[in-house]
Amino acid sequence: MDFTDIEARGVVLLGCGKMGGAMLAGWLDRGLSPGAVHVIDPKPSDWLRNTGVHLDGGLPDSPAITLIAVKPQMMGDALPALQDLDDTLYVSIAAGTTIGAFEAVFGAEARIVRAMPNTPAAISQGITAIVGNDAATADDLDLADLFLSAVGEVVRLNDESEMDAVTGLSGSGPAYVFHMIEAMTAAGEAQGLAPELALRLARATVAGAGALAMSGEDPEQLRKNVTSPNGTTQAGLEVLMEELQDLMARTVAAAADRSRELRG
Ligand SMILES: NC(=O)C1=CN([C@@H]2O[C@H](COP(=O)(O)OP(=O)(O)OC[C@H]3O[C@@H](n4cnc5c(N)ncnc54)[C@H](OP(=O)(O)O)[C@@H]3O)[C@@H](O)[C@H]2O)C=CC1
Ligand SMILES: O=C(O)[C@@H]1CCC=N1
Repeated sequence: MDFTDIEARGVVLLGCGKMGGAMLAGWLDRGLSPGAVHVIDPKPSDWLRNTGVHLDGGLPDSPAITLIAVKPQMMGDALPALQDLDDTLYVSIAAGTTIGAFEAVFGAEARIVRAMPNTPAAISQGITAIVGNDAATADDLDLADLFLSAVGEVVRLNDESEMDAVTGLSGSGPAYVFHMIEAMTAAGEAQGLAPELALRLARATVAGAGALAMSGEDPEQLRKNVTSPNGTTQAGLEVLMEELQDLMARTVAAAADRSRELRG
């Protein structure tokens, strides 16, 4: 991607924890200069200090993008650090915190994009959903799209109300998959495999199946390709399919409900 305008005007990152750090890692990996990035974080990690980004508190007057990556509960303490910025595109990745909440702080004329990424952004394999406020122009959405697509796919939402479901599905989703690896590993161990071997098999299976799923083939067909009539997979799926659909529906609903609660 072409970071020219972003390099020239700079980027401010408010909060550099797990998600902000994952995205920053992706951008630096894709060629963004550390010197263009200004991070505000009370306790910078050793990794962050070693990146060479600005940590001195001095901010550009009109950064191209100001990414807000603090916890929703920390917003009140954190946002005042941005009060002197002018002519910037605010991009918030905070779960639950609405565009309206940011307009109340920055003004309705402020250009705001609400985004929901996920941690595979750290290896440029994330997916981020975005939606802008009324003040955000088509160019602003294109800029946010361009910047975020450096760390994975970007999808545009028709309405902010979709963001809670997105958060419950793809924002939180990597954790469900990692837990699936944990569960498959434990199940392999229960069948007598050594822990390291079970983990290796489970991790590679999920990664390989994920990569195959990205080929574009229908997941149902991919499942059928593994399932020999009256074979081992059929026996396994008869157990899994009885529970998983309902379990996943309840899982995503609980996460989406929590996102709604975080609106306050
Ligand atoms: N983790 C994920 O997978 C995803 C997270 N998000 C969203 O990203 C945001 C951050 O989440 P996550 O990275 O997991 O949380 P973290 O706690 O890991 O990161 C938040 C960072 O902000 C710092 N911070 C706290 N107070 C301030 C302040 N006043 N000014 C600047 N920085 C501050 C924290 O420092 P300290 O630790 O010292 O308090 C921490 O480094 C949340 O809003 C979350 O909803 C969105 C999608 C996915
Ligand atoms: O757990 C959370 O609240 C954040 C939002 C999506 C993923 N992590």
